[in-house]
Amino acid sequence: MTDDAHKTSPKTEQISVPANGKAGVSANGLDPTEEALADRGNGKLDEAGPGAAAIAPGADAAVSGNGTGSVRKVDTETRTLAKTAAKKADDDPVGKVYDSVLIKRLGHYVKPYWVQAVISSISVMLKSLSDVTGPYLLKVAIDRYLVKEPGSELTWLGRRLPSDPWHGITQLAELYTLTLLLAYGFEFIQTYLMQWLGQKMMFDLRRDIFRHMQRLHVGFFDTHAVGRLVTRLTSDVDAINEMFTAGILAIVDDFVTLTIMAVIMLRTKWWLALLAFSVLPLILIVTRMFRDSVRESYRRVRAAIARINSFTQEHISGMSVVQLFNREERAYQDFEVVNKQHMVAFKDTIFAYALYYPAVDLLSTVAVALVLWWGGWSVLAHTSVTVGMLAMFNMYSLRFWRPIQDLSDKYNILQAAMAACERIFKLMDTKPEIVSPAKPKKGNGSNRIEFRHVWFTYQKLTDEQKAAVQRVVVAARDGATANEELAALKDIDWILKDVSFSVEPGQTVAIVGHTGAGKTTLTSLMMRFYEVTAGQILLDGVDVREHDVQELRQHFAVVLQDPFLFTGTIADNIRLGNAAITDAQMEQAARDVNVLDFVESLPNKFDQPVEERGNSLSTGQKQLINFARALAFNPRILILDEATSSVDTDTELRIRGALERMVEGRTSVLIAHRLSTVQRADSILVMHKGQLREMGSHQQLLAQRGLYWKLYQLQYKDQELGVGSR
Ligand SMILES: Nc1ncnc2c1ncn2[C@@H]1O[C@H](COP(=O)(O)OP(=O)(O)OP(=O)(O)O)[C@@H](O)[C@H]1O
Repeated sequence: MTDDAHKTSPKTEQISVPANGKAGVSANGLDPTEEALADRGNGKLDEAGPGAAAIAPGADAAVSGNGTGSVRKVDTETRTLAKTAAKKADDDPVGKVYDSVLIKRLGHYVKPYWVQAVISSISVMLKSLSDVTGPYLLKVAIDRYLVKEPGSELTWLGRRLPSDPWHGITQLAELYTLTLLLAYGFEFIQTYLMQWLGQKMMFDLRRDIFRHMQRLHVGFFDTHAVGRLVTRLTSDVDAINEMFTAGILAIVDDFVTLTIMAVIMLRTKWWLALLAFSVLPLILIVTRMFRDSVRESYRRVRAAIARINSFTQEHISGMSVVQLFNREERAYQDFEVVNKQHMVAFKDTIFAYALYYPAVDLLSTVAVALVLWWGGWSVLAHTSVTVGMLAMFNMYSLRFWRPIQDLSDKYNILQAAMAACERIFKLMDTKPEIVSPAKPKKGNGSNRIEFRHVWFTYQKLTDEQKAAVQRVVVAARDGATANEELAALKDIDWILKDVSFSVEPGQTVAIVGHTGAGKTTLTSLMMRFYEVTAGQILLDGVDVREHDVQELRQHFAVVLQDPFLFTGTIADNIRLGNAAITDAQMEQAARDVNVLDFVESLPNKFDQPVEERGNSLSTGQKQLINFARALAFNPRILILDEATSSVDTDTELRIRGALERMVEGRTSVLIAHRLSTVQRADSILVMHKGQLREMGSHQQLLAQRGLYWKLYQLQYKDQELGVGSR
């Protein structure tokens, strides 16, 4: 880096100086490090890079378009909001710059690449050494050959220097060039190896996080926002990478440079060195003030970016609703508030940087002036200070404070990385709540499902509450009622209450009931996506908790009301990576659900690309592909959860035949609101507020004149009205 490389034009200085003291502004006007910093700790979908790119210019535009009065109001509002947001940013445990436990765990990821890490560290030290030799060589050149100080030794590092000035200067110039080349070489080695190590480490870390997330129970994803989890894999991992590539080694570089310069200065002329260092206390005070202020505003920047991201994400996803209800202006105003929070926070950061860097520059100039003044006097007075020494001290005094400036900046990188580390390891420490038992049991292969006094709530219960509900189940098994316990458990939000039934092998059981009655929950429990709170669910005569989880789920295929497709092709979505499904089986499955015509009409047929979440297809088409997937997997148990609700009556009729073939001889569970689709089921379960209220065939239930009958009446009337109104 050249001496004035960190000085930039006022406009860019605000932006570029903060992060690393080096010139350079990213395309979006944010320093790359700053973008990365802002990215960390974000709440929702935090693609801070592009996010920030869109934000910075937008913020300015929003402000200029506003009246000044309201700007000030928004300013105060947003400042307060931003501060509160920053305090609430649970995802941003800012504090430590070094945590031995976290570093130790990170060490696990560096260990496989320790050779590269060691070579990098040695290179950085050698580079620092080469870097600081320049001013010393200048001193030698001046004192030995230009000014010819009396008594100047013509030796250097034990080697005799040539006495001829022309020859000597040339040799020193060669030496200087050599040190520059060495510095370049060492920097190359260090940069390349460290970046390589960083990428390897990020790869390993991301792989482990993803693998861990896949093992986590479904309930975990109910309570953790997708965006936050994505952040763990992206910007948090990046933050750690930055710590390795730009943080730690740069700190080593700074320390080594500082130490070597201090040693050379002290050894050359200790009192002149102390004179140069006399501004140190002031620089430390300024640095501390800067660090505290920037830490706080960075936190606010991160919180603000989180808000902008979640706001933008939500409004882009719901753009059609925004436009339909003409909410553009309102949404724009709301966006302006969050956008402003970001700008205000960032402005504070820039203010701190704008004050700090010139302040340190000013103090270092004071140091240089002191050295020049006192040292100059000494030269004139022909004391032991030489002109060469003065030149060297001058150069070192200017450079001496830059590592300190850099260190204060690296502090932010370390702090952000430690916060990211904490979040990542917190996620990695989350134990999957649903795991296979040590010795899984095999069932009898009958495909019989049985619910025995199942109680379930999504709430977390205390041990006491769990014991109480357990006693209720035991009493129920003995045909008794545990009234006391039941009274104690009445405030719990039960989703299923004492549900018992069985689905015999090959039978089709339909579950009906109002919205929120607990129908889907019943099927989720069968596949052990959640653990029953009390009671038992048996598959093939074995408690689902005693099955191997993967084997248990292999029994099932599910078609949901909300079909899900992955990015890939239609074939990928039917096979889901199962190579055992042949092309012929895939085609047959598509034919059976009457989606083959549609697939064949596509330009690439089964290889037709499917966009994210199947956005290029209609809901009905997606659902038919989901049907084909279920059929191609040839499951032993089939669950259809409102599976035909998104296809039109015509399509439903077309796949009804396929449905009948699908459920024939296969244990099937059918959830449906339209009672017309469940009439042929062997048994119909009527759920109401978490309880199984009625059970029987269509005719039996109608004869009972209970809940099912009422539902049937309602739908029957609806149909009549529908027909009448046409
Ligand atoms: N992951 C969850 N976390 C907390 N509560 C949930 C969760 N999933 C469902 N619930 C609640 O459990 C209750 C039953 O939901 P469930 O989806 O089983 O009902 P359903 O009968 O299938 O309804 P629908 O016919 O609308 O699909 C609802 O009150 C719902 O709010």
